[in-house]
Amino acid sequence: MKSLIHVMVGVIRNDQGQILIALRPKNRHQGGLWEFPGGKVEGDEPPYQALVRELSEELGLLVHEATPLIRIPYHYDDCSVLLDVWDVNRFTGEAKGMEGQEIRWVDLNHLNDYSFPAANVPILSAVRLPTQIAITGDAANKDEFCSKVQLMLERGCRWILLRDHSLSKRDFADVFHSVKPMCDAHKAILQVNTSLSLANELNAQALHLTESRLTELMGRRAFNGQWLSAACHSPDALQLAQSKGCDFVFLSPVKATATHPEQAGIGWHRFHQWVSDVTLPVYALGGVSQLDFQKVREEGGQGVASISAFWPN
Ligand SMILES: Nc1nc2c([nH]c(=O)n2[C@@H]2O[C@H](COP(=O)(O)OP(=O)(O)OP(=O)(O)O)[C@@H](O)[C@H]2O)c(=O)[nH]1
Ligand SMILES: [Mg+2]
Repeated sequence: MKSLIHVMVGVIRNDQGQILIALRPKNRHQGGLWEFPGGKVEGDEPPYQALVRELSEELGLLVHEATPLIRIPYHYDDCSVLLDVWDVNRFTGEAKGMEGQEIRWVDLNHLNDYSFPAANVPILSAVRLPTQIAITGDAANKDEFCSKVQLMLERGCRWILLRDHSLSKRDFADVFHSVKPMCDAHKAILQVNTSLSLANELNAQALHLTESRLTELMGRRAFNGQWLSAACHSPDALQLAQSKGCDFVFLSPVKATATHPEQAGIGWHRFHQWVSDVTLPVYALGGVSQLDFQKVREEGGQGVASISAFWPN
């Protein structure tokens, strides 16, 4: 395999939540397309230092704190890059195109109006996806279920994954229609873990597939909604999810859990290795909570997904 050029890339947000992008000069690799600012690591320069240097050289910004967001190995015909993308959490200075390049602050929901290099597709997902996904648990009845969802929303959950709890199709649709307006009121995404056909019938914005449903999936276009994810438990499943066009994945179980104590966790070492071979945002699931977020990011993941960490007792 060709060696990868290590490129540090910064996702910089202003107080209004807009993201900074820059136009690549016509005469450069991928010229005429928009980019997230950054550039190549020089020699044995530490990566974080390279990020700080590039954003200072290209934008005149001083970075004070950044966290890894996603790493994307990508092979163009003429070169291979490893885009090492970081969320810039704190910076000072006013961004300017120091090399004469055009720069723009863009609303998240307008990013799609711009053309980026092909390698950037997962970055465009990663910047929109949350750090936490709250998965629904059990409840004695529908009222109690809805109250628990309401409580999760009030506690700040903005992405809720509705499990089908072996409900009939009709009951699942009924729960979905009750919970959807509650999520809308909090501008939260409601994702469903159900069949492709029911998700399309419900007009769901986001669908999560079990590994067996992923195997049956014909392709990304079969789902009409905006977000498609899959449950993965092996490197093969991760590759399958990527090749079928999923937007992100859950990798589990990272740790052994109370519900499946007999199943050993993947562990952080393998989590890191397996995640390195895919370009998709990956959520850690299984025995993880908000407390693991920093670790997840260090190991190449997007965030944490959990029932027990979010579902009210
Ligand atoms: N900075 C940046 N580079 C990207 C992005 N996406 C992407 O494929 N690349 C590729 O990553 C490589 C390195 O980027 P670069 O041209 O910014 O490198 P640099 O600032 O060090 O410039 P230089 O080579 O003139 O010193 C290029 O091949 C570029 O096409 C992106 O979003 N931002
Ligand atoms: Mg650059």
